[in-house]
Amino acid sequence: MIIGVPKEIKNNENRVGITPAGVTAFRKSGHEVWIETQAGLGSGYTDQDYIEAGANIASSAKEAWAADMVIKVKEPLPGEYGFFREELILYTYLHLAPEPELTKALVDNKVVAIAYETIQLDNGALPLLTPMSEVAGRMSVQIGAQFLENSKGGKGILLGGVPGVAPGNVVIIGGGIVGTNAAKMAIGLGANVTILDVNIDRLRQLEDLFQGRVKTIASNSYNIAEAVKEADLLIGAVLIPGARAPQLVTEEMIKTMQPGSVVVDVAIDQGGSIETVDHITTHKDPTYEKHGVVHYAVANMPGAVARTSTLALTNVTIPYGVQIANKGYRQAALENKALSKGINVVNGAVTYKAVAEAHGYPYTKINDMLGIK
Ligand SMILES: NC(=O)C1=CN([C@@H]2O[C@H](COP(=O)(O)OP(=O)(O)OC[C@H]3O[C@@H](n4cnc5c(N)ncnc54)[C@H](O)[C@@H]3O)[C@@H](O)[C@H]2O)C=CC1
Ligand SMILES: CC(=O)C(=O)O
Repeated sequence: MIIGVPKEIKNNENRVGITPAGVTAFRKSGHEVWIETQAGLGSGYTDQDYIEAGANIASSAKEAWAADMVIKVKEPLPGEYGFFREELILYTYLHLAPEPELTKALVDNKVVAIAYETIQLDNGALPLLTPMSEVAGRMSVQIGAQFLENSKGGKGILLGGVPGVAPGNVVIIGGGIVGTNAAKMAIGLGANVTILDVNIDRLRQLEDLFQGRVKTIASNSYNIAEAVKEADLLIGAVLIPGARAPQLVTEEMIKTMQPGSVVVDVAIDQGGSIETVDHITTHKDPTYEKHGVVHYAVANMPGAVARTSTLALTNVTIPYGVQIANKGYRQAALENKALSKGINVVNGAVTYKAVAEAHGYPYTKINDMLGIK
């Protein structure tokens, strides 16, 4: 199979879909890899590094997109929709629930769209989302701490406090991978940490994990309102796999926060969980202010620490990618149930229920498309 890897074009997206080690893995199985020139530079890989691993350098995006399977990091932007065509395998983050136009372009062009974020193991884990959630969770506190500084529009709070001065309050809604990693960082800084989740078993695990260093609260609108009022840094970290994020924090709740407090809505890639987060921000222009509160809503946070993120991401994406290349997507999905859950669109049908529901498409079971009874 011919594998194509275009350069990412989202604002300050420095990650790349393959490393030289990934090229070696595909080459060992007899596949050809074409990577767009300079695609790896933001992650510290030169064209020469890829050539030495056995890749060919594509001189344009068009050349990279001409492959049988395109491996990317972020969802395609409108400028890339023109490369879609029937039977093209697109293997990347897609986040289709909040993206009606991208969904339509994939359906209309009969692309085989495999989303990293919905590949799911039987135990519910999302192995291709986890490493980026680890990165974004850790970053959310680092970023929040920075925007709490006066010069960045914040209220001038040091999250850890100092002897004689109380620490700041970090409130995290969603105690999954992002939430847990945010809590680790916030605890490390010495902040007061509160985590809310609807899954009480998860809260039990967190209480054990953090040995009393976090306050765990059941997530409901009353408890969220009470916690938000006290938050210096509020982190949105909820997920219902594949679906648009539930909006849990209302504008009225945000109005109760003190001026100069900070909101980091990590769940923005699934549409956001906070009512006042009404648009996606970029690494170039990451925040805006509403009701005196600093809002940060960058949908590709790990792109700012691209070396770490590219390595962490490709560690998990390449093994599935090699299965797809070796067997073809149908056979690979037949043999690997987790992978079959990643197929969101195939042959003009929407095969992920939450995406079909989000945009009013009929839902076709992936098993029907694969011919499994
Ligand atoms: N902005 C960015 O650059 C990035 C964003 N993300 C996003 O962060 C979000 C969280 O991802 P993960 O932590 O990996 O998901 P996860 O599935 O590990 O955790 C989500 C948690 O939300 C909880 N939850 C669901 N409904 C809730 C509610 N009503 N109230 C409170 N908690 C609720 C679940 O029980 C679960 O514990 C996802 O949207 C993911 O795509 C991940 C990486 C980068
Ligand atoms: C999860 C995701 O969309 C990202 O890492 O950018």
